[in-house]
Amino acid sequence: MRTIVFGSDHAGLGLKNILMEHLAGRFKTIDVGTHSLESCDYPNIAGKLAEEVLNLEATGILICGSGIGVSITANRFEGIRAALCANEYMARMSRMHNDANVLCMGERIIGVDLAKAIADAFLGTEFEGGRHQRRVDLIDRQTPAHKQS
Ligand SMILES: O=C(CO)[C@H](O)[C@H](O)[C@H](O)COP(=O)(O)O
Repeated sequence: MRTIVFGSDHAGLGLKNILMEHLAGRFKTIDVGTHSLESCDYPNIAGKLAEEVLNLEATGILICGSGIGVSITANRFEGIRAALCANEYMARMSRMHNDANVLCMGERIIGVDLAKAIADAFLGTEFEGGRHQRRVDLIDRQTPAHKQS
């Protein structure tokens, strides 16, 4: 059974719990936190999720208030392609063209039914490969000019 790793800060906890329930049965689910509404720092959760996704070769779903903080953090990890999605089209494209392995959403941005539809679209769409594989490979080969010797 495919493994989905979930993570959220306090601002995404409610939606994370709803999505875990929505996907339970269809997927093996792992929750890296947070587990309470007490204020916490999203980089710690996003970092933990990124490590787990890479170790398990799994798919991740990250939720914070806007989805922005967790996506910025997760994308610092080589091998993570985190996509912040606010509609089903973005979710499908992030899989078909970008082979995204982490879906990010904002609980303060989208409603529950839309979030479920986005998660279903993301998890149900395959990477197209071909020219998109070349571009995904190029992502990993990027070196900022200030780091080139
Ligand atoms: O990173 C974010 C904003 O880009 C997330 O939405 C966080 O969840 C948000 O910043 C948390 O805000 P709070 O006022 O501490 O609840």
